[in-house]
Parts: sequence; structure tokens; C-alpha cells
Amino acid sequence: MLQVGIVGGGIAGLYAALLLKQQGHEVTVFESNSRLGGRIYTHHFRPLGQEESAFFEAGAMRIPLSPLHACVFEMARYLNDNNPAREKVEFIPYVLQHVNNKILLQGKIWDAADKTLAASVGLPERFHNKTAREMLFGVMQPWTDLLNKDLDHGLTSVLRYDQLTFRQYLRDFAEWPDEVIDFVELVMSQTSQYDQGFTDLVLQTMHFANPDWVTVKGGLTRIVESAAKVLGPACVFRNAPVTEIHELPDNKLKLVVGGIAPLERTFDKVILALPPVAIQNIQVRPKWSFVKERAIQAIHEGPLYKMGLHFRTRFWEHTDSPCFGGQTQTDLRIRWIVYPSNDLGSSNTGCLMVYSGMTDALRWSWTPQSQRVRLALEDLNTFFSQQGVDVYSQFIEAFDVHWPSEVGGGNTMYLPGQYTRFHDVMKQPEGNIYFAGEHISRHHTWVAGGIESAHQTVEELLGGSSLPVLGSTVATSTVPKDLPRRVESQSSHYSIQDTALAAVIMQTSAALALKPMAIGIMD
Ligand SMILES: Cc1cc2nc3c(=O)[nH]c(=O)nc-3n(C[C@H](O)[C@H](O)[C@H](O)COP(=O)(O)OP(=O)(O)OC[C@H]3O[C@@H](n4cnc5c(N)ncnc54)[C@H](O)[C@@H]3O)c2cc1C
Repeated sequence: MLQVGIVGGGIAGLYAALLLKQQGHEVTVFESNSRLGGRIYTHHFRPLGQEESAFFEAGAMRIPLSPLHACVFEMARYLNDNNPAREKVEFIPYVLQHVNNKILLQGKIWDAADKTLAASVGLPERFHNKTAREMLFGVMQPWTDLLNKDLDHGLTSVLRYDQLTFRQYLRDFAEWPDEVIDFVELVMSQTSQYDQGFTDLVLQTMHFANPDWVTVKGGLTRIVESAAKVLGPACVFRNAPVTEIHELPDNKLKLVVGGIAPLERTFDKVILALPPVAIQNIQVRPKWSFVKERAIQAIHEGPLYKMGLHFRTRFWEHTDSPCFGGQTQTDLRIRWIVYPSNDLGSSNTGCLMVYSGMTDALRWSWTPQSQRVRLALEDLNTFFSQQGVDVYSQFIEAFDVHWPSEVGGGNTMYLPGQYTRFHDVMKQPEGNIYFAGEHISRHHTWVAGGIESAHQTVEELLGGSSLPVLGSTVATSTVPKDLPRRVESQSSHYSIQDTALAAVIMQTSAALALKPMAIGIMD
């Protein structure tokens, strides 16, 4: 039996701990924060009514219903099998885009499907009568088909263009003028996202081509809480930042933990389930190879910013053009208004989210919190006042997370050439120290990435044996390719055992007059 210390209580660290524990090893998880979950972070507002639960996802919020994300559903199945029913993780449909969603551009509101927008902003004639989404997927479809067919094989082809930014690819290979690239980036993504590496942008486009999505009933933090329950309190330390890592003469490793209750522990092996910036912040640790240190220093994390705003009513569901989920893209500071997919149609209070990334997220860092709320309300009012709503009279309170200020930064978004230079390097263990986290996986910016990386790392730590993923009996080192089987069902809430999520989403959507459709290219 090995004694393994796991630094980082995000999904990667928790998954690694569960898998090692399942295999009979002794694990200890150290999390610097008072809460587990890292970039999975459901914020709950003070409820107004007794029955009410008002929350928004300050971190991860939606999971594509795709084989590449099957490990998330498998993990939930494992947790549900090992926890009492009250801890159950249930998936409900997530509406990525609703038929009534709009675009607010230069002070005017457009239907998201309006094909005259391109002409109205003065794009060249060959781009008229197409939405931004049609333009993007028109160019990217062959790539997404290739990747969906066989991710590893497809990636080999994608990596031939790894030295390019996405913008360069669109300009030089798709022959798009810069104003077209800017238009599509504005509507589909966030400012300067297309100046990142081609590889991550193609992968993102593939994920966002998924038509069907889910979220967790009650918030994604339920996965984290459920994982902590299975692990048990004795092996999970919160408020426990690891500040030093020492290699001992007998090849064991000593971890020094700071925080409110400092301690030292010795382990056979250690997993650093941390984003590169957090590894860099560990004060004392062994120095590794030049390329590894470069990777830790250079891997690029795209900034993200989210603000949740709690309102007295779900007024967006009662306008002339009601939105039941989905999002509005704007060219305002707030960029995206995201409508909740939980509690659709209820008479409870509700939460809207404003969401921005890259340059649009960084812009919020120069403003104090009190002003950020004022600016967000101002922008929301610009949009909703045109629909007869005074958002100020509805407002209760707000909470925001500027991810660059958190230990985890934002999400990994490689710059040109970083996949080729750093991806394999970053995964390599250093003696008895192993690495995990979304930045090490093929699914940057996704919960599935954290899980995939943890699974591979544990396999490597245990000597390269092939381990079934948690919740599956399949002996494979990759996530299962089979989606939950589709069956007919009338319920609107679905546990993973129902294995009918895709069919269900379509039914639920139809019942609520929703029309899910893929849009956007940032999670
Ligand atoms: C705004 C936002 C939106 C997102 N949306 C989605 C989405 O819709 N769908 C999706 O699938 N994914 C989404 N993601 C991505 C997903 O949340 C991440 O890929 C995933 O949660 C990363 O998990 P991780 O374990 O690799 O890292 P993290 O969650 O960052 O975990 C690392 C942990 O290490 C801790 N730590 C840091 N330093 C130390 C130390 N010295 N000692 C001890 N602990 C330390 C941190 O506090 C943190 O808890 C989103 C992320 C963000 C930020």
C-alpha cells in the first residue's frame, strides 16, 4: 500500500484521491482554500423564501453530452453508488442557446439567428446572409469532424498548424479579412481569444459543436461535496496550502503545509494537482529540467470573469421575447448575459450571470468590486430597458470572481506552439512527484480535462497498469467512448442511471418550447 499526498482539492486532485483509495492506497488531499473544488465553485445567495435556493456557477457550469466528457458522468455514477441517496448527483438539461436569445451590437438588438447582421456592420458581400456561427462552423466543420472521429488521430493533423494563432489560420487559410475575424470573434467568443493558439481554439470549437448539454441540479459543487464524502474527512485537509516539497534521502517526499494549522507529512509519492501558476507559487520545491520549468512558467492561462446577480423575479422569462436559458452576446463591458437553466419557469427569485473572458475579463481587474456591480447593472439595464424592464428595481445582491486573482488563474489556453513544446513535457513525472490538472489533458478548460489527467497520472504512478475509470468496469486508460444509452422518458430531471440524457434534453426542450443549439466558443 502506497501513501500518496495530493496537493490541490480541485476535481483532478479529488479524482486522483478517489481512484487511489479505490485501489487500496492511503491518500491525503491538501487544499489551500477553505472550500474544495477549485474552479468548480457554486455560489449560493441568501435565499429570500424558505423553499428557495438561489445560486450561480462562478466556475464550471455546463457539460457537453459527448463521449469526450463521459468520465464526468461515470464519476457521478461512482459517487452515487458510494454515497447515501441524499448526496446524489443529478444531471438536468442545460440550454446553451434559446430560440429567443439576442445579440446586442452597437446599441441595437438583433435576433441571434438574424442573417442580415453581417451586411449591417459592413462585412464584404461574400459574407452576407450568414450568421457568425455559420461562418465559423463553415470553416471548422472538417476539423471538428476529424477530431470527433478519432481525437488522437485528428490532433496529429491539427498540430501541423500549432505554430499559428487562430486568427492567422482564418486569415491565411480561410482567407477571411480581419474585420470578418473580429466580427465572428465578437459574436462567438471573447476579445483576443482568436490571438491564442490554433490547437486549443479548434478543440474548443469541437466541444461547442455539441448540440446537447447538461448541468448538475443544485450546482456543480455537489460533485465536489459528494467526492469529499466518499473520501471521508480524515484524508481531506482544507485551509492547508502546501508551501514546501522536500525529496528525502530514502526517496520519500516531505510536504510542509502552512496556513492556520501548519504540519509536515511524509509520503511515498506526491501528485501536484495544481495549475502551473500554483506550482510556481510553492516556495520551496526541487528544481526540474529546463523545459519543465519553462513549461510551468510559460503555459498560458486565459483570464475569466463571472458575476452572478440575484434578482427578485426571473424577469427575463416574462418579457415579450422570454429567454429560458441560453445567453445574450453583447459588445458591452459585460459581454455575455447567461440565463439560468435551473428552475426554468418557476416563480422564485432568479440569478443572471455576466461572463467575460480574455481581454474582456482583464478589463474588470481595474475596477473595485462596488463599481463592478454598478457597471454590470448599467450594462444589463442598457439591454433590458429596451424590453421594458428596470433591472435596478429587481436587484438584490451580486457576487463575482475574477479568476486571474484566484490561485487557478483562468483556464489553460495555449499560445501558438505551446502544445508542441509543452504538452508532453508537463505530463512527465519528476522522480516520485506526479502532475495532474486540466492543463495536462487534451481537454483544456473542461472538468473532463481534470478527470482525464488524474486518471492517466494515477495509472502512471501505479506503474503503467490499465485502470478502469471510476464508475465504469471497462479496463481502459481513456474515458469510455460509449454515451449513456438513450431511452424514452417523460421526467424532466434525470439521474445518470437514466442513461437517456440526450433524448431527454430534446423532450424537455420541446416541452418548454426551447430550441437548443450550439453557439459560443468559450466554456
Ligand atoms: C469561469 C470558469 C468557467 C468554466 N466553465 C466550465 C464549464 O462550463 N464546463 C467545464 O467542463 N469546465 C469549465 N471550466 C473548467 C473547469 O472548471 C476546470 O478545467 C477544472 O475544474 C480544473 O480542475 P483542476 O483540478 O485541474 O484545477 P483546479 O480546480 O484549479 O484545482 C486546483 C486546486 O489547487 C488548490 N491549490 C492551489 N495551490 C495550492 C497549494 N499550494 N496547496 C494546496 N492546494 C493548492 C486550489 O485552491 C484549487 O482548489 C470553467 C472554469 C472556469 C474558471
